[in-house]
Amino acid sequence: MTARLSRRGLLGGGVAAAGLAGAGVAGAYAAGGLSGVTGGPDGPTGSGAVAERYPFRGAHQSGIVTPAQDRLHFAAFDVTTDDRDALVALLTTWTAAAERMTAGGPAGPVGPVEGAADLPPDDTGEAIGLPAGGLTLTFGFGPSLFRDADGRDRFGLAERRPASLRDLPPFPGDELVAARSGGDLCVQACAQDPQVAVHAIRNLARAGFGTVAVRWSQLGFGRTSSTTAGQDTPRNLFGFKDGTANVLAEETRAVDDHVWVGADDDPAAGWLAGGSYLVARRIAMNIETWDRQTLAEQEAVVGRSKGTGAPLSGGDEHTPIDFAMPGSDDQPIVARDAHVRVVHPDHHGGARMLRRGYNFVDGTTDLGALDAGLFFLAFVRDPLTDFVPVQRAMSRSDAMMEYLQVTGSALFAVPPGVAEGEQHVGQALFA
Ligand SMILES: C=CC1=C(C)c2cc3[nH]c(cc4nc(cc5[nH]c(cc1n2)c(C)c5CCC(=O)O)C(CCC(=O)O)=C4C)c(C)c3C=C
Ligand SMILES: [Fe+2]
Repeated sequence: MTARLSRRGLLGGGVAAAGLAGAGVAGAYAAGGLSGVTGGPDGPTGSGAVAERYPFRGAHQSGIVTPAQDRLHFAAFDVTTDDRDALVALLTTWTAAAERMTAGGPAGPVGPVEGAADLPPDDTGEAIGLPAGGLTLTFGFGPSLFRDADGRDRFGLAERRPASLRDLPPFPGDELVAARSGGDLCVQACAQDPQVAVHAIRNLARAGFGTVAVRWSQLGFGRTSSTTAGQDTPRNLFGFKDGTANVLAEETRAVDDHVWVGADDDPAAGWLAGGSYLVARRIAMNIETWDRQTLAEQEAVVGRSKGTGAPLSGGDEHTPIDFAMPGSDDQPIVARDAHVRVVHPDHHGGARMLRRGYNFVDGTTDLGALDAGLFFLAFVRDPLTDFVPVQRAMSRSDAMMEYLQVTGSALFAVPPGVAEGEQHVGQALFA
């Protein structure tokens, strides 16, 4: 059984005693460096939470081990120029804009209504009067930034591509749509207020006009994971608690082992040390089919109780799962194809990931079904060890797959945080 911290234990000892990960954003959070918090780390969408602010600069980018907010706007971009200087200029503009917006300010240095009347404003204005809303902006670089589909090294970066930054392999059951997959760059905007997250992506896209174009984007609501011990476990659109066994910020050893890229992980990619990899998968859920299954069938598919989130082998939500416990007919009580068995770290050499996904509903399909699902986001130290084997097992033998279609997929390298004095995110890559 993989050793993990009990949330009760952490809470009993207090968040500070639990020792949030090292320096940078998480450290600032633990040390009370999180300015303007009025709602507490579990701040829901209620009005008390929206003054949360997370510092943009630090050892790691925020939006990874910082507490998962309730709203998401995620965008993947294609770079539309071959000019390396233009790309660096955009990253510099984005960094300044991100620093301003995460502090509750406008995207540009002037502001939405403060500039000349005969010029377009440098901020679009829909966030006027709104506080920071816990906004985090997390930037990533896709494999195609290093070498495009034709094999061209557009920006002189090919030699610095991390070995693990490749398109994810095809998995059984994938029904990928190219227009929802890949991307040269990505920005994950998370906030407690959807208008704040959308404003951030809109203004970054606008600042990138002529250098980047949005390839695809995804809105999300209702986080499907907890990332810190103080948060309640939320529910996904199948109605189950999701995120119970997630890697938490307070598990500093697990975060170092499974989330942050180490300095010696890849000789070609020292620039990524202190960063991570972000896996994005748009997973459509057959809600109507699921809703016709019995409660017992739904619980058998997941391997946990729908009400409490406890494993079917007993205990409470955070009780370790007993995979050997017999059920009826000489079968284990947690079925061999139950989701929590198939993806469990014990069955993948201890592989773990920090899940940070969101529910989505993108209207209805042509057939009148909800176009709904889970926008799966996970941060891992190495996708080849912490994600691919788990996804492969899930695609091959997980009972939940009957209710899922993966329609989008992307992988990004997420550089470390922007240090004081640095001009832009990912600066070490371009040095
Ligand atoms: C490849 C990784 C995973 C994908 C893709 C995935 C999709 C997915 N999961 C749920 C619902 C639940 N997942 C739960 C646990 C869980 N899921 C993964 C991995 C993937 N899930 C892991 C590693 C774990 C933790 C396993 C463990 O250590 O015990 C749970 C149980 C509660 C929890 O621990 O979070 C649920 C419920 C859906 C609906 C979904 C795709 C739509
Ligand atoms: Fe899962």
